[in-house]
Amino acid sequence: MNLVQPFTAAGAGTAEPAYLSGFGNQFETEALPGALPVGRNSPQRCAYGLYAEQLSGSPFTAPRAANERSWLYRIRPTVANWGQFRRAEPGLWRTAPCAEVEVPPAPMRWSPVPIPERGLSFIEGMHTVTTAGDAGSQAGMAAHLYFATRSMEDEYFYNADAEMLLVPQQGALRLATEFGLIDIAPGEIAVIPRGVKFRAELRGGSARGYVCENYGGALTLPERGPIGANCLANPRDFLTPAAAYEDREVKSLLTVKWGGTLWQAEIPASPLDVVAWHGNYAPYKYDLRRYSPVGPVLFDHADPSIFTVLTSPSDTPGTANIDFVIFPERWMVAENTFRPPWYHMNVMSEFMGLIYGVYDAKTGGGFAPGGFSLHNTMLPHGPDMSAFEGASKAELKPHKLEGTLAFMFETRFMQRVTAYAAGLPELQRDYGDYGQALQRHFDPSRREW
Ligand SMILES: O=C(O)Cc1cc(O)ccc1O
Ligand SMILES: [Fe+2]
Repeated sequence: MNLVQPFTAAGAGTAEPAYLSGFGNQFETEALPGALPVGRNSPQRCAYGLYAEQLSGSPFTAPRAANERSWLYRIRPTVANWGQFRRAEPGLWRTAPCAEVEVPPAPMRWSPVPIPERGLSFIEGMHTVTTAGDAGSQAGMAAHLYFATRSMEDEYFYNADAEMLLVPQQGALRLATEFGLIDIAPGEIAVIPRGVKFRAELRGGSARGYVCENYGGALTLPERGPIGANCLANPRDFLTPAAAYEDREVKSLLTVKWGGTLWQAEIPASPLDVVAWHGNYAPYKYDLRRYSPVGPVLFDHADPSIFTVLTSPSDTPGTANIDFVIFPERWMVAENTFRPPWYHMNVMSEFMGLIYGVYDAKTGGGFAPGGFSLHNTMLPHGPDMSAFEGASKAELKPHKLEGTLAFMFETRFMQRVTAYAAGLPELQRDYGDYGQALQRHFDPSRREW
């Protein structure tokens, strides 16, 4: 199906994205009629003089449900659009294992970090906050802030170490990828699989957000168990770009993140030269406001896993390499219930960010949109004093949490804080004390209070 005009030779911004709906489908899309071979992947001569190239996101032999690959029909195979790579300046991008600083066991929280003034592309503006696991063993993740103050021009990137989950918090981005165009803005996410080349452009002002680099199994939809076939993130709301290509014979810079190092080479042309593709390994976007939350309708506060959007499984069933969880707008209706999150300690480690609004466990200020927190493995945390006192005394009529969107990158691995994050002036050095503000209410002579 030809849904989109190819971008012109002028490149950026000349075409609007078009999308194919569904999660993990076997998609097929072509920007020129007949560019996709019919009934075979690798004809003797591809239409229009294109080259066929397979991009394998899983081992060839992965079970069917986890087997991911796409066939790309492109002007030049990647091997022809290649150069001599030299180590590039890593900036503040770090990869696990990365033991730069030791921090004591305490909850940590940061105020929003302002977008720097200087020119930073999406890649140059990657600032690592935590790393976990070991990228070389394909286990774990990193949590980053990104800042972008300029569009990438004749600059492209791919990540061999990780799949990238982008969570914009401020400013819109256009991701011009080998597979087609994706526009995202705050409230939406995008996932770029390992090995997919792209360029990030600003769509308006400067941009800020969060990135989860997933070193492990590809993000997928969680099982819904007794919930059944609907709700949570519905597959049809995931959007993958229709094929769109540019034919730009212009010297370009390709940055590759490979083995924890950034490498750069000059390449002869734009790598966004895929005229048609088919397969199930492709980037996608999702509007988090389409998430249909399911939760307690009578009493108690359920585990946050009910709000899982995407999960990266590990080899141990039920023990995620990463769960991407959101706390969206929803009605709170539970009777005789302390409605915000409970106090707890968790074997999984929790990195949280706030896209907009107020998070119901932290109503006392301090967790601001653009900010972030880390409640690491087996460290105690829970509602702050304001949230506890408010929710303990609130009249329990139906109440809507409105205009709010928080998220969590939760991983089985302990997260290590980078030197950058530990040294930020936005680190709230007294955050570890918030629990001490909780008042004592115990009175053995008063059962009801
Ligand atoms: O710590 C947090 O705020 C995240 C969280 C939310 C929730 O509703 C239950 C448990 C949990 O860890
Ligand atoms: Fe938690």
